[in-house]
Amino acid sequence: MDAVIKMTNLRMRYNDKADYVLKGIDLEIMPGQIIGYIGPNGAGKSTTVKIMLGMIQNYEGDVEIFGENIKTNAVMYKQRIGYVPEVAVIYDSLSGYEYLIFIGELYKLDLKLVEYKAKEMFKLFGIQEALYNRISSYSKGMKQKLLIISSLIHDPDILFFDEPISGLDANSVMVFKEMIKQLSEQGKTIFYSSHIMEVVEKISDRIILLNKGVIAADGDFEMLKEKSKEGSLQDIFNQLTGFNEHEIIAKSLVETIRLNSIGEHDSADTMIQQEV
Ligand SMILES: Nc1ncnc2c1ncn2[C@@H]1O[C@H](COP(=O)(O)OP(=O)(O)OP(=O)(O)O)[C@@H](O)[C@H]1O
Repeated sequence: MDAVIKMTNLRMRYNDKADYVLKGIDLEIMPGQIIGYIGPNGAGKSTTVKIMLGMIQNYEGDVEIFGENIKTNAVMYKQRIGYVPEVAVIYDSLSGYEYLIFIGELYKLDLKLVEYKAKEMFKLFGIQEALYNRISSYSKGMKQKLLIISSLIHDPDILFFDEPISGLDANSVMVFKEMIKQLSEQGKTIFYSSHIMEVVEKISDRIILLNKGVIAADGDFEMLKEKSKEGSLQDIFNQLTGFNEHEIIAKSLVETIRLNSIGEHDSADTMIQQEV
């Protein structure tokens, strides 16, 4: 089977003087894989995804999607991908329905089919009453559901999800997880970036850990577990990124929050000195 995404020595820096934020990524992703793409803040996850989406062009190395270099085939492949960004710009003055029709027009879809899918998917996500309301009136979870629906309405072959379940209630999370499992069984490839390790551990059949612009681990959860001799994905994550200071950092944060004046830590000493 051919890789659906292939990166070869992918390197990226945001300007000529800056350090590389991606330092030579080599990856092959097969159709139907659910990739849990994880790593600390600033590791380079969004940069990689933005390159694959064609939002960043000045990278070094090669990226092939559906067997074609995205630099030479810059338009066609985008019809076959869907994206839920971490922070979305969404047109608040439109209704959910108008927004989905707008997306349908962008993708040149049959608008009758878009209308049907919009109604059905709103119903299945339990927000049918909001379809014709302005997006500005939606709750956070309702907006997130709209983003998920809009990323899927054109039945894409690759999905990029960045914290897709943020704001979803527990039942909707279950529906979402089951939906992506079934989509992957039908050959769809899912690239799932999240900091919620329990979810990544459960849904991914391959976990890629990026740290400081390089791949620090790549394998299924069982393999990562053997490699690191640790328990949960969170433990493995901490070990592979060399992080074991959460207690001491939290303690310092609490001390800082509770300060009433600068130098309060030394106040006892100061008082003793004043008395003498
Ligand atoms: N537009 C930009 N201009 C300059 N530097 C940037 C830009 N976007 C990202 N960076 C830098 O690139 C590095 C990687 O950022 P990126 O957003 O890819 O990380 P990430 O792994 O997605 O992090 P997070 O988990 O916080 O979303 C960071 O050091 C960041 O400061």
